[in-house]
Amino acid sequence: MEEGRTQACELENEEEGRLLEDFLLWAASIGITDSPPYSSPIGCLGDSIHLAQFPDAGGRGLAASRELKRQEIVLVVPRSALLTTENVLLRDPNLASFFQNHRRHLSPTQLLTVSLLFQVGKGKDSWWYPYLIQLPLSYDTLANFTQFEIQAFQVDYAIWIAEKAASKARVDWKQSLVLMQEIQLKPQLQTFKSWLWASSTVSSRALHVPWDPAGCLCPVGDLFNYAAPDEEDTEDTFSGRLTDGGYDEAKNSYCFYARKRYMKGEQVLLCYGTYTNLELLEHYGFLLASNPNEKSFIPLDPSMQQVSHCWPNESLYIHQDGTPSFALMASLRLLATPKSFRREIGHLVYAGVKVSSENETKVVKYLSEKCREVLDRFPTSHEDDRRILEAIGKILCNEEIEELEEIFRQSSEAQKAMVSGSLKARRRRMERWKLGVEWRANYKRDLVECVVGFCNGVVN
Ligand SMILES: C[S@@+](CC[C@H](N)C(=O)[O-])C[C@H]1O[C@@H](n2cnc3c(N)ncnc32)[C@H](O)[C@@H]1O
Repeated sequence: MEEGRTQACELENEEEGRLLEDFLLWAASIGITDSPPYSSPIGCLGDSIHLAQFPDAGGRGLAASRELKRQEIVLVVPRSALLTTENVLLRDPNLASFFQNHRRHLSPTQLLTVSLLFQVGKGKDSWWYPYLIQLPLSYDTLANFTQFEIQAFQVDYAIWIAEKAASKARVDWKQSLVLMQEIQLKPQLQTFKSWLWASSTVSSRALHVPWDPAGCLCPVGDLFNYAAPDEEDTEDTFSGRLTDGGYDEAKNSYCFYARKRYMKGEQVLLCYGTYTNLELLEHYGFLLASNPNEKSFIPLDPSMQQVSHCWPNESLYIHQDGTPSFALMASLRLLATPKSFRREIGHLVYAGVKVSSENETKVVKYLSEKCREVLDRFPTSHEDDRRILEAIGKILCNEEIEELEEIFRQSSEAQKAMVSGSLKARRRRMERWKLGVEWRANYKRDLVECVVGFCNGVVN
């Protein structure tokens, strides 16, 4: 049985390797190149970057083939290669009138999703076939989570966002059905399952272009995995200089640059934007163990509204290291001040300065009590979640689902993850469940840090 499984995996890998080889040859033939201005004769990569596996940082990705200098151009993808609604309609002009009739009530993203499904329906006749055939078969973006997987988040606002993502996908699909019927998509491509695949492809792979808010699917360019922006990137954004990727009108191409100096073999990463972990999960189906842009929100008392009106709710959160955001701290300092003195001490609060030791003690007490209240309400503790993650990790790594199922028999949550379906289906469910548990464990870690780290530090 073990031997059979290994052989099947090898065959799968061989097949995948062949598809990727064909894809890179096709990419070179249409002018995609990592050695501008010349196109390599044996595939589009190898001079600056090459395909590689990064099991702990995005799986399939792109590695530096040599030392790369910061801001060096590493990949060029001509506009004609991009899978955009515009290019799909250029290649199939008979679709244009159908699309035109729906432009007012379908979003650009819905139109791009239908364009992608249309190309899939063409099979080998699609100009983008070598690109389409190597796309992932399934995704872990929030819209793909089942009710069971959504419950793994435990935190109300995360559950709400995940449920909203799932229901939005369904609404988008229903709205697009008429267009899909009009262009005579094959029935299996009109299903919600196909829609989820196509809309997840667009959500997790589309890159920004100036002429279409839906963006573009960029062959080869969408193989870059993600790194969060750092401070240097912010400086560059202000100066208006390209940092690691963007559409270049002058070159009529999507261009990618090394955002920093890379050593040979290192993974070359792209910043898709500034995202919290929940946003990364929603749009891309992964999260970062250490995310400098993470925000943990806790339910605050209605009385906070009297003082927090200067700051939007999204600015009242706890950072990954347990420190409250500037706005949360300022609101709490105001709240801890008697109403009649609030105007008088306003200048201190807005400057981010302590009002008094007594005020600071009240703030810390309030915050640590709130965090404890939230933590106490969860059915599992941060330590429980760590243990669950360790066990899920073992299962996914060792491919020993059957043997390790026993570990979970006592937990009703875990039992549901294992109940039915093929090994592959259970594995996917496990992977999504793991993402939910990982997210909630990080959330609890931030609140625990706030209680033990920030709060103790301020009081002492
Ligand atoms: C634009 S694609 C990047 C290429 C992708 N790895 C592939 O094999 O096609 C974006 C997807 O890659 C994965 N990914 C990207 N960056 C990641 C990271 N830092 N950690 C984990 N997964 C990542 C996620 O599945 C995401 O939806």
